[in-house]
Amino acid sequence: MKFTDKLSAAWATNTSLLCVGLDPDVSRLPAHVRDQPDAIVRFCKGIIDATADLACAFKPQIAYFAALGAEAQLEAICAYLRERYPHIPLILDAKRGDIGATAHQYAREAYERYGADAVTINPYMGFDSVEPYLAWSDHGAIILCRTSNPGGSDLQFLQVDGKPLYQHVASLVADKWNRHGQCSLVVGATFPEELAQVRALVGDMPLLVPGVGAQGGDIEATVRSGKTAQGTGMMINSSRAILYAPPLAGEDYAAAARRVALETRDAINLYR
Ligand SMILES: O=C(O)c1cc(=O)[nH]c(=O)n1[C@@H]1O[C@H](COP(=O)(O)O)[C@@H](O)[C@H]1O
Repeated sequence: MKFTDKLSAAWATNTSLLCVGLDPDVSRLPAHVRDQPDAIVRFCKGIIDATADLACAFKPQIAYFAALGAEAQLEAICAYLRERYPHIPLILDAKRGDIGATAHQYAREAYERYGADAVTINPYMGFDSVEPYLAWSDHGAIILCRTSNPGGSDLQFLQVDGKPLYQHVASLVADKWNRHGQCSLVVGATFPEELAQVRALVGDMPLLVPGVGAQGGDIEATVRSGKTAQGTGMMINSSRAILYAPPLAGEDYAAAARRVALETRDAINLYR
């Protein structure tokens, strides 16, 4: 199934625009999990099982695995997601960007090794660095546009021909690069005004919107700025606020994650 169709189905099935980010920082795992040999897999499976009916996508961040040489654990988690929750899109967050020949290998890594439905891509090197991903026409190419971090303004906000660079990226992707209808853009929840600008430029294109939760993005402003006329169009990501939600009395980490994911999903739905 095409990434965009799978995403549309997941928005509807789970009544959710929430993307649950899987950023497993071993130093923050509960002690009883951290001591296990397969700690990262256990922890992530616990989060996935607790939130799968609340999420429109899962997004593992590759750095948390690669830094530890734990790619086998990422493979196991991706296999688990594909087997148990095949209806929920799996986004590999890798923010790749390189010359075409190398990009082809990164695309194989994301779509074949990890079996991801979509991957995040840095557009800084231009179209030939993105084109290899588009050859997998059923898969999603999620391109950085207006990132959530403060330093995103250093380059993305530079005025080029009378408008900020991120708007050029949005138009370029929407008008030229999105040949097979598989492209999405990343726009941070920390910049709702720019999110509205991007939405106006790209029609109903899906947007990956990180920055609610730990980065403090405002949910109401995010949804009002980024939703489509159908009240969808976004994968609003939260990672740390869900993964490391402090358990209340009687809760384990997975129950705490579920509680925060439910609150976040429902808060998003209030403004759709
Ligand atoms: O591509 C991303 O996912 C991404 C883009 C961006 O502009 N900002 C951003 O925070 N992210 C990722 O989204 C996640 C945000 O995590 P939390 O701040 O813990 O919710 C991390 O995995 C980031 O790498």
